[in-house]
Amino acid sequence: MQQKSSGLRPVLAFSWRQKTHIPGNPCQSVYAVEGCRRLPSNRNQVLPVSKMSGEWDLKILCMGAGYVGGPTMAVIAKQCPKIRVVVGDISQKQIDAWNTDDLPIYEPGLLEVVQECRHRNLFFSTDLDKEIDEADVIFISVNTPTKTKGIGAGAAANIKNCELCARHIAKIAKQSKIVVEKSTVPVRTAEAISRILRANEKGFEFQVLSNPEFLAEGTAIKDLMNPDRVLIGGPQTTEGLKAIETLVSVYANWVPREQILTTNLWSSELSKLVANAFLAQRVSSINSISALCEATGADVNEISRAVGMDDRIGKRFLQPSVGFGGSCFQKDILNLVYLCETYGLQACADYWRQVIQMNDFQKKRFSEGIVASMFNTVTGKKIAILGYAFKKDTGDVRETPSMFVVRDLLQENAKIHVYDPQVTRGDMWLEMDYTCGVNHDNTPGLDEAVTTSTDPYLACDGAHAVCILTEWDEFKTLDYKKIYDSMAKPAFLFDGRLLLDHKELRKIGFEVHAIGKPDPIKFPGSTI
Ligand SMILES: NC(=O)c1ccc[n+]([C@@H]2O[C@H](COP(=O)([O-])OP(=O)(O)OC[C@H]3O[C@@H](n4cnc5c(N)ncnc54)[C@H](O)[C@@H]3O)[C@@H](O)[C@H]2O)c1
Ligand SMILES: O=c1ccn([C@@H]2O[C@H](COP(=O)(O)OP(=O)(O)O[C@H]3O[C@H](CO)[C@@H](O)[C@H](O)[C@H]3O)[C@@H](O)[C@H]2O)c(=O)[nH]1
Repeated sequence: MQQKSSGLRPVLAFSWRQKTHIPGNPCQSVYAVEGCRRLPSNRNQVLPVSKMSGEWDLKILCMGAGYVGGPTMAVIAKQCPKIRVVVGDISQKQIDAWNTDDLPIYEPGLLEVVQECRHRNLFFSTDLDKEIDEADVIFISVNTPTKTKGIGAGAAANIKNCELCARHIAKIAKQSKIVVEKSTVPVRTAEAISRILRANEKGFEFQVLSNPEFLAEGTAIKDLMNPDRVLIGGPQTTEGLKAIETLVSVYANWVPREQILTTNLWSSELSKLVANAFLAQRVSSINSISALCEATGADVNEISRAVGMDDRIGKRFLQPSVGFGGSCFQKDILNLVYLCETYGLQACADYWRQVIQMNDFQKKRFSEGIVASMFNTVTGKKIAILGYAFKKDTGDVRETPSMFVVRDLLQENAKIHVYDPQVTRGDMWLEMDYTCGVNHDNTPGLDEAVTTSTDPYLACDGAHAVCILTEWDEFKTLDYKKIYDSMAKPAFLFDGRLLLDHKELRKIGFEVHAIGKPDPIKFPGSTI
């Protein structure tokens, strides 16, 4: 069992071909292939040409060695052996971990890619001054969390770390560079970055591009190797278009050209927020229907299937759950909400905020359902939580729905036992403190009230209820008869992910409650 910590919260504490010309779009053009090296055929470009003739085709620095910077750069290094890729960070702890096989994040397939490229053309460093000086292209991939105080608190994205990176680049750079926003940012952040860089120019030019990342945690390597699309926005000036071409040429090493979209800066920045808002909206939509299913006797899985088979709607992101979590959906929708408000579009802001409100309703509904089902009290009862990460195949706990369920149950004086194959107790507490404000100072006895187990059977032993809150594959194959036998009776099972076979569980003797699944006693005709 691997235990991984992103170190995220402590980090926050001390701080994110042949020539073809496509008419009408001068950036969709012109590559000369030289092995892996595809150079814009126009040599009069933004990049320092000297770098092209050296040992490397290009030198890339990524500022920010987190969930995005690490995997993204590892895949660029893998796919472009003639590009030197350095991932830099202000956190020594984070960089030290990247330089071992005990990587700071858990992501299937990542270690293999890092091992293949590390010390070949992939390097991890805290020497940002040196690397800024040497790089041709600098990605900014730092955290941009929701502001917690000041103007826009609770909605606006804090781009402080992006600004710090821009200032750092401006201070160190001695020649032209392309600066790429990889972080998710409010629209027109590129303007702020450009102005900071321009204000410090010493006779050379910076080009600022937007290249938002669409990877999902748990499938990052797969997503990066085969992206649906790569989006690059940039200034529609001659120099800007050349910079776009340079970045396109990097991705064109493995991404089909027609999947590399080029747009203006503001469309690129906004598309990222819109993509996440649409995805989260689907989850909130199906979760709202899950509540209606429980009330009416309809089965949410059957609804998802029936609705998703319409090609116009599509099958994905219709999986009902205890609610969406993760570092992106809520933050990015709030970012969108704040933008709408800033531009006086209150109706648009209200529309998108509803996606988050529905998510809050779903999380709350789940914990209230637990208490109601267990005779309206969980005081002193042991409740086993299987899964704490915000989704499977990651150890990330940012905004995880499990945390909100645990917080609610703690308020009801339950005894919590958590098992998750990737989440550390330390990360659990850091996130609980950061997001819910629950810590040892304001909750005496917290440590005694929450136990973390390294064995799921131990977590369930003697429990009154088991809650499935992350869809880890290993939970499908646990011995539920053994679990049932070890539990207090009646033994409750709350499935927040619709992961298990509820008929089988009922045969064993469990009283099962599941999202969007009507109670078979209340609705005897149901198919569940
Ligand atoms: N996590 C995801 O799945 C995901 C996917 C797409 C986009 N994004 C966006 O990408 C950005 C990064 O997200 P993340 O999850 O990788 O964050 P993260 O917290 O995992 O990593 C950010 C890293 O940036 C470092 N950092 C902060 N300030 C710095 C500075 N001035 N110089 C150098 N390093 C600095 C931090 O130490 C940290 O290691 C965010 O804007 C996020 O919204 C995230
Ligand atoms: O049908 C679904 C799909 C997802 N979820 C939940 O939604 C959350 C987000 O899941 P997912 O989108 O798979 O993971 P993220 O890593 O947060 O990725 C999202 O956020 C990233 C950061 O911006 C984007 O890059 C990705 O494209 C976008 O999918 C998780 O809690 C999931 O369990 C559901 O409940 N039901």
